[in-house]
Amino acid sequence: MVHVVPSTIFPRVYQMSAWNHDVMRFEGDVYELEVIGSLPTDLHGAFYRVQPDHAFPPMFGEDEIPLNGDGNICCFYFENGHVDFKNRYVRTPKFEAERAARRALFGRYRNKYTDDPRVRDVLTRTTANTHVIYHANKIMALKEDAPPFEIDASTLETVGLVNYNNTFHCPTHTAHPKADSDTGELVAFGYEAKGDGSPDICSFTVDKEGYVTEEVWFKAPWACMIHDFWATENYVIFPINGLKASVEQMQKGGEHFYWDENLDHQLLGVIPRRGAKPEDVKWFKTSRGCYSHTINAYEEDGNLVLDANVWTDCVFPFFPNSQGKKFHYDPKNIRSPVLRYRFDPKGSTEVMVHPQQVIQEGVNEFGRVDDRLLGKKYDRYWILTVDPTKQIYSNGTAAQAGFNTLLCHNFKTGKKQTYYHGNDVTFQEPCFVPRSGGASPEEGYIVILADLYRESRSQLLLFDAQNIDKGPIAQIKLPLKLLDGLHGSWVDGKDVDLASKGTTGKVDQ
Ligand SMILES: C=Cc1ccc(O)c(OC)c1
Ligand SMILES: [Fe+2]
Repeated sequence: MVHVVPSTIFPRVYQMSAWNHDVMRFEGDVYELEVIGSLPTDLHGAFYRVQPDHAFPPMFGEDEIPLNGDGNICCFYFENGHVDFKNRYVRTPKFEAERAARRALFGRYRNKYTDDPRVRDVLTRTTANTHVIYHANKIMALKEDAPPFEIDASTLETVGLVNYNNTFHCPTHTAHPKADSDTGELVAFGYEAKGDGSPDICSFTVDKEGYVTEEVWFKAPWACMIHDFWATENYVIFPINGLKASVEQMQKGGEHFYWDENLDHQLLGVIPRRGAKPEDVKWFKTSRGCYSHTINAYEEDGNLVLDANVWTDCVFPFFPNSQGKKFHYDPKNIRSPVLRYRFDPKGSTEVMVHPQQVIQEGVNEFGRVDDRLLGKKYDRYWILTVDPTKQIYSNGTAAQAGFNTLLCHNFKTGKKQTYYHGNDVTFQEPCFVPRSGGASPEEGYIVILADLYRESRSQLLLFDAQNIDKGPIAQIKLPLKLLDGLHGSWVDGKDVDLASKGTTGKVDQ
């Protein structure tokens, strides 16, 4: 008798963009990428980024959500005008167990109740799929449901879970920690910090040597997705939205989060960055919407200034609303203007905090700054925006145009620059690259991955950060397509060396 195994076929999972309709699952190296234009020879370092990329057909087929793909990291290493490329999956316990079984063993996004019983005892079920950062001699792959995974900077091999020299006590860790360029500290937090559905937040600081030095635990008014936050010199600020965690829903085999469409406000939780006690937290009310990513924050004249794009409805339509309905609104109607809040953290929480200013109308996401200015007054941010007047190559509607435009806003001059590459191109998150040799803040480059739909291939574009409207100064060709990822970081060459564990995969000189 012939023994038949089910064939490996991927379902058409709902994706935020058509670019991601097919999985890639690629691992490999490409040495000496082709470059159109010219690369500045003083550029020495690497651009790391991560994409969720399901390694196996998901257990729940078409009902799977894009946030649950396995973390697949790539690195573009720049030295002396050359670029080399590497791409590897993070070896999470989930990835290893599923590889061994040649099938999915873990169920829904952040829902352990849907896992195969044989993986009940794994250390973590995280996918490590959201961000890659550098801190204290380590490259770390992050997802907000677990501690970071350390990755070898040169080989992209997975080193193991990070515990900050045994000083880390929180089971979860944001994918968006904020580095303080003055102190070398990493300001971070974990939410659902006492288990799935718990409203507990652990706000903590890691010093420049990689030890947790500050830690305070407190409770939010409800448990929700706190995907990003702000940190200034003296404060940490948590955006609380209506994407609520529900253990009941999880236990029924459903999603981790639901969207509370009846909630008529959001909250900003403010707590001192140093020496805070749980009772120090203050909750300020803000208007209806859905917080996702922040851009930057600083203190000015005793006020907090908080910048972020804020969605007008649930940012992730694949999470059900309180009636269990998914895709509960018309995507054509959603916007995410860039807002600026300005308020006194010592002020009353009785009055609602309204945005002081709408900085940018429309649909905007993935705003980044020169990371050395995180928490400090800054002049420029770079963000993706949708130009709905541009039709897309595949005959799509304006609503499907995607992030076809890169925008840079200079607050000091009030000027905005934009760059549009063509009707078959969408962009991924921009990343600022400092120029070496004592250049001032915001002097440098922007790297941005372009999705070339017509060629089904990716291209890394490099801009002069202050003149993006002049177009890319170099275009680095990839012979393959990278899925729409989330976040990435530029890491200076000497830090790449510090975060490499030995074997070097770099170009021999
Ligand atoms: C806002 C993005 C976002 C939020 C939560 C996630 O688990 C995630 O995984 C890729 C991404
Ligand atoms: Fe994010």
